[in-house]
Amino acid sequence: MAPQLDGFFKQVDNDAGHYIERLRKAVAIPSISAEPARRPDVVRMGEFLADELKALGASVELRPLGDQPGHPGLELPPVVLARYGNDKNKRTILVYGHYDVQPAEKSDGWATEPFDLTVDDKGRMFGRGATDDKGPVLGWLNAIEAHQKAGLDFPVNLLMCFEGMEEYGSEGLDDLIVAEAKKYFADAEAVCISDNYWLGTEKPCLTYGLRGCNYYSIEVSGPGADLHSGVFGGTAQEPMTDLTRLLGSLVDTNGKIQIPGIMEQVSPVTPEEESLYDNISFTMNDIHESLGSKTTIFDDKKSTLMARWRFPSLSIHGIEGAFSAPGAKTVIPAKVIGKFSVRTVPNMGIEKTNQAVFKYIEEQFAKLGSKNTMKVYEQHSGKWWVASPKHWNFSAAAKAVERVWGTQPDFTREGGSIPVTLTFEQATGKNVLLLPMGSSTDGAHSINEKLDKRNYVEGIKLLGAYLHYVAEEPKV
Ligand SMILES: C[C@H](N)C(=O)N[C@@H](Cc1c[nH]cn1)C(=O)O
Ligand SMILES: [Zn+2]
Ligand SMILES: [Zn+2]
Repeated sequence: MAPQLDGFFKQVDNDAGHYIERLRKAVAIPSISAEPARRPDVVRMGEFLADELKALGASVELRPLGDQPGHPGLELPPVVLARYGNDKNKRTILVYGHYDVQPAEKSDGWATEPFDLTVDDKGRMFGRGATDDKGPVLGWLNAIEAHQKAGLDFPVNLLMCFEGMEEYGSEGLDDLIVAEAKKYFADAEAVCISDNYWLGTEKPCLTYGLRGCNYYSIEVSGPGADLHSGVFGGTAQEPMTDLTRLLGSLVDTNGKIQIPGIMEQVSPVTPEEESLYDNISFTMNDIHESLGSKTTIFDDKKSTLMARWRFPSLSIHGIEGAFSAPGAKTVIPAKVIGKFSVRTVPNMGIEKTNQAVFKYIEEQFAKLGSKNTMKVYEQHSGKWWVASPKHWNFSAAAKAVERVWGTQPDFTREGGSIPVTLTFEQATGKNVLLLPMGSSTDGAHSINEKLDKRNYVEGIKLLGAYLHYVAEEPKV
């Protein structure tokens, strides 16, 4: 089956160094979507991708999305839409990925410069975006190029949609997907997204579910300017005191969300679901390795996987305006903004969750009896998604995993979020598959994010092999 794969694999092995150089160029562009000052870099990254795709012979469009909501005059980065191949006798597959990244500063604790791809003697390629999601996005381009260089026919028509705002809730993309579902994406017969991670370091997986994410800010202000704590301490009501008490009321040490109206929305565990967890190749050692410590809430595999995949969680991310430098500054910050998010699961609603969060925080603030001013609002949100893996899209991917990695994949859900996944499914009416490239120790969103050279090179083979097996799936 898929007789051309040996030639394709050989070409990928030959050109591994070239693919790493392509990733190096991409990582060097600090395309941080959360920082408005970096917007020109995000745009430059979109243009870099468009140029690379054009050089490969794809037809490419850079679609503007207008201004970012709440930021008049700040344009959203363009969506890169591309098509490679237009043969009516071939299947058409739509792939999605993102070219923006999370913020990163060397001073956060990186061992190397985050935007300078650094390959160590174990083949670990360190750099912001290496695994999330520049490596996988370039994987599709590398697969096209390898076919060209090996003189092989590309097995499918490939539609591509690469965005630059995924790490900020994919603002603006839902509307484009809906508008293009019956136009640019009309031929798509299935969707594939490579933007998540294996559960461990050795066993590949195919993913059929994601949690959603509602992201919030709590703003507390009082004094007209930052104050001297010797002069004003004990006389002024301090915004930071109020904010930390509010943040401290949201969740307990064991992750139990304290907000009424959240857990009540969660769909009950069915006996069928209970039996799924035993067969997943995952141990507490895997999570201890990727966590870098043994500080897990649960001590068993099933509770840990359930907490990650099918229950909501609440995480506190940071405080804007607070003193955070080393040393000891005796300041009373005048205005502080706490950031937290709730990962959502079936059957939680975005609006219902917002209302529960707002009500609870307003009640908690009223209880403080503070004269300060408090505002709580949603920054962005993304929906959860759970699909059926019983589809030819998943069967083709499973064959590709077996061919490339010599083992059968696990079928997993993911604790992270990819906001447009459900939109692709609903707008196109097609099956969506998540086909990860990176492993559990990659440290996406963390310091020292990396992608192993092995996962990158075999991952390029995996994406290409998936397209070959898709082409062999009978049309029903
Ligand atoms: C799983 C994916 N690679 C990812 O990292 N997604 C982000 C998306 C996001 C950011 N804000 C809200 N959603 C994530 O899960 O944090
Ligand atoms: Zn991602
Ligand atoms: Zn991410």
